[in-house]
Amino acid sequence: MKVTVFGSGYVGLVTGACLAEVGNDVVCMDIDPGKIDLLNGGGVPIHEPGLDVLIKRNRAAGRLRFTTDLDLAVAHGLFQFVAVGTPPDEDGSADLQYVLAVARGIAERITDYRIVVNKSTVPVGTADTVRGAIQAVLAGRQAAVEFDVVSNPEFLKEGAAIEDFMKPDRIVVGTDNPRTTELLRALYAPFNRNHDRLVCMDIRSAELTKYAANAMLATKISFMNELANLAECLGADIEKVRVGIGSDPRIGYHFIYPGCGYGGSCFPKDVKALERTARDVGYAAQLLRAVEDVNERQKLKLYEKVEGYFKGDLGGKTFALWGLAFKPNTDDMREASSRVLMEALWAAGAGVRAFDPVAMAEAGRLYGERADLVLCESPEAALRGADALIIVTEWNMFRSPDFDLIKASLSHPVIFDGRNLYDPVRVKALGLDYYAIGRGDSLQGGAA
Ligand SMILES: NC(=O)C1=CN([C@@H]2O[C@H](COP(=O)(O)OP(=O)(O)OC[C@H]3O[C@@H](n4cnc5c(N)ncnc54)[C@H](O)[C@@H]3O)[C@@H](O)[C@H]2O)C=CC1
Ligand SMILES: O=C(O)[C@H]1O[C@H](OP(=O)(O)OP(=O)(O)OC[C@H]2O[C@@H](n3ccc(=O)[nH]c3=O)[C@H](O)[C@@H]2O)[C@H](O)[C@@H](O)[C@@H]1O
Repeated sequence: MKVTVFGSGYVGLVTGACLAEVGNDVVCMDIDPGKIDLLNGGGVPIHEPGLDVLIKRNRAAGRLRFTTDLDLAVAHGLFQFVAVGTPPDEDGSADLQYVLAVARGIAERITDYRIVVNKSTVPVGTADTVRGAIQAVLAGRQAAVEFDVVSNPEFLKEGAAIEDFMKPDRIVVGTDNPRTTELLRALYAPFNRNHDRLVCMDIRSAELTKYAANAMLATKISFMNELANLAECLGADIEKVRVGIGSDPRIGYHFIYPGCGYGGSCFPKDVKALERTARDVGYAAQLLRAVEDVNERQKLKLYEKVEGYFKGDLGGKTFALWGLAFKPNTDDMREASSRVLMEALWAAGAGVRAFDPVAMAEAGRLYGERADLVLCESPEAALRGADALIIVTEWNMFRSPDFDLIKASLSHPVIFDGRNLYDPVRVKALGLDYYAIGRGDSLQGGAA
């Protein structure tokens, strides 16, 4: 089948590459010529495991093309997937300018039936807005062209995006036209062989389903972080509590890891946008507000521990920082906890020696050259000349470090662990101070 995907970011590239992989003829369109040139030159603009191989194979087979040409994009696909960004506006609501620009671009060019499939995360009612925008342009053109607008939210996780797309838990399709359901069922058939994963519903429910999923996951994390903070006050260990509650299948082990806050381009943005949607319809979504507040506070947790340990005297200190990305297996630093931490350390006059296996270039792009940030070539190099070690992202390579080397490298033998990677008893037995999240540690003692 012929497919066009607008937006060659995390979702657009994965969608395009995976649909090409199962035999479709895919054109990916983006307005960023730099991105398209890179892709046409064999590069991949993001770090996503397995994506480079998929793109290479399908480009070589002629099933996957990249373009900035809107005419070509609209002429190509029966399915016109919209996978452009929906960043938060100043008031927290989702900014629909990119989605609507695509809709208008399609409307200005279509000559026969198209299905506009919205994969971007958009507020309830957006499909109606998109339909209205297309109709207005068609009316201006005095063109009577048939089209449908479908909601098909995406649930992939960065770092595991190919696997998530290829083996989805569910494929949510929101439509008001049974014909489009059948066409989408056919398109998704290769991902739907084991059992029927298509969950069909009306458009508004599909749009809300996406926010409900992200808000529920964010709620689980904030709940655990709240409990972790309470555990700290009470001298309990949240990791024991996590296992204790996760064993109840009604609760489950997934997404109950406490830490230094959730980041990424989606949870923070989507929780805010849903709360804003609620406010717009006169409903005060108290739980959503609390989820976000707890997370913002949690992102400062490591800083507070460091500040407490050094009794507020951070000026001139240097901190080794392991992990910059908002989670492992991605170079994405959007809303990353590392950013909140680094910016707080800098404001207090401290410097950072940072290492991340893949997000170094992104950190360089975000912060440029500055005296208080040294991007180091290895975790060990980051330790050199540092006062203490802070861990923000749970990359596998940080899970079993050389603790003797850490101890020997730091002027203060202390680890602040935002992801609870180590056994506190073992680390302390090796002569290191260890402060994690919700593990009964306290700030008594502090820097000598
Ligand atoms: N990143 C993720 O893991 C997930 C993201 N989503 C949602 O998917 C949407 C896209 O997210 P990402 O892929 O992360 O965004 P992104 O920022 O990585 O990529 C968006 C792309 O759209 C392009 N673009 C903007 N206007 C355009 C236009 N008029 N025509 C063609 N291309 C245009 C941009 O140049 C950019 O390359 C968002 O609504 C997001 O909430 C949903 C599930 C997962
Ligand atoms: O809409 C989206 O964009 C996507 O948002 C999340 O995916 P993603 O942001 O890529 O990453 P997650 O694995 O969900 O992690 C998000 C954040 O939560 C944190 N987290 C996750 C799990 C946990 O138990 N504890 C915790 O603090 C991670 O460290 C990370 O900062 C959802 O998991 C996807 O289903 C969804 O499609």
